[in-house]
Amino acid sequence: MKRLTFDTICSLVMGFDPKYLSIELPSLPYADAFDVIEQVILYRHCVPTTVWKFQRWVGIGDERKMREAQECFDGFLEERIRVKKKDSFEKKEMETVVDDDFLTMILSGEAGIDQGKLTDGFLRDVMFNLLVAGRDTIAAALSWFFWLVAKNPNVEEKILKELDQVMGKDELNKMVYLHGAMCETLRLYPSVPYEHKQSIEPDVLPSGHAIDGNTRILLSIFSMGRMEEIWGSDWMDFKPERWISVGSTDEKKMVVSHVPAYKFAAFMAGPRTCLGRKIAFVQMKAVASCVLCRFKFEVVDDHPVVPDASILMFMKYGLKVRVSNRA
Ligand code: HEM
Repeated sequence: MKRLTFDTICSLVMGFDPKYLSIELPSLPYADAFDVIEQVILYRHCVPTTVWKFQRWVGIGDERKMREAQECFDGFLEERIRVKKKDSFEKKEMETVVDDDFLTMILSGEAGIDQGKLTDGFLRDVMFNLLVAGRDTIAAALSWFFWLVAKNPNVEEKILKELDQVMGKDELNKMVYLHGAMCETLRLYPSVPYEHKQSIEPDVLPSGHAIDGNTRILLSIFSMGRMEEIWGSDWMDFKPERWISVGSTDEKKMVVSHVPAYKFAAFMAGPRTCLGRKIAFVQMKAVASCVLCRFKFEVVDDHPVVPDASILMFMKYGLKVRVSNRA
């Protein structure tokens, strides 16, 4: 799954397909480096700041691995930026179609970012941020989705029925039940299971609690998705119907219900809400519909499926399935 989402996010962000999912499953040093960087970011959340900063200063332990991985990944990004700048310039000169990835949009001014800010370092950091935000979140959500669907044949049947009915024009928007199944997956297994925020000055929270400046607050999105007072007594059920209601103009038409972001916090809420939410649904629905139409998954008996303790909600032992062609 990580190979697939590495290819899709690189294509979306930089217009470059690393072909990490090609049939020979290549080993790419910059993709390995990306994994190392993410692991060390997690490590920095687990040890006191003074410890990892000291390790970074001396150049030992995980921080040494981080420096090497960062050099490798920065090199990859800098090369992609250089190639893209050259390509965009040549295409503009020849008045040919310019690509529609994020990097091209930023370089062409379409993204509305002040052109004076576009140093190579700025571009590299923006690219890195988008790659981190968009790769593992989708990979983790899809793994849980396929597991939940395999464990709930009644849901699988309804998704297949919907796919059969809506395949054709504007199909992703019409996949209301599949959308509900994705939301339900993220309610039970949010890719970002908890959020860490820190106040910069004394404040009063909406709950009425007064907090000092510099207070750290951990918000468990995972727990919020499983609270009876928020989701009702059937909170433990995988129930896409929870997200669907009848249309206001046409009673026969089912639509995705509006659920406030402060209730369903998988993408967070407020000014720093996820910027990739719509892209994430398009990608997840496209992958799920293509795969489910063609293949059936059976979870291998006795394979433990449990969440890993991490900043991202991965499966600790991965997902083992038996795959068969749908007749
Ligand atoms: C299932 C998929 C995804 C989930 C569950 C998810 C979740 C989140 C969450 C919880 C945050 C808030 C982080 C914080 O406040 O610290 C966030 C921020 C963000 N996400 Fe996503 N995300 C997903 C996919 C994506 C994709 C595909 C992209 C881009 C291609 C993306 C781009 C971003 C960006 C740029 C931010 C930072 C927004 C800001 O700080 O202003 N996300 N995401």
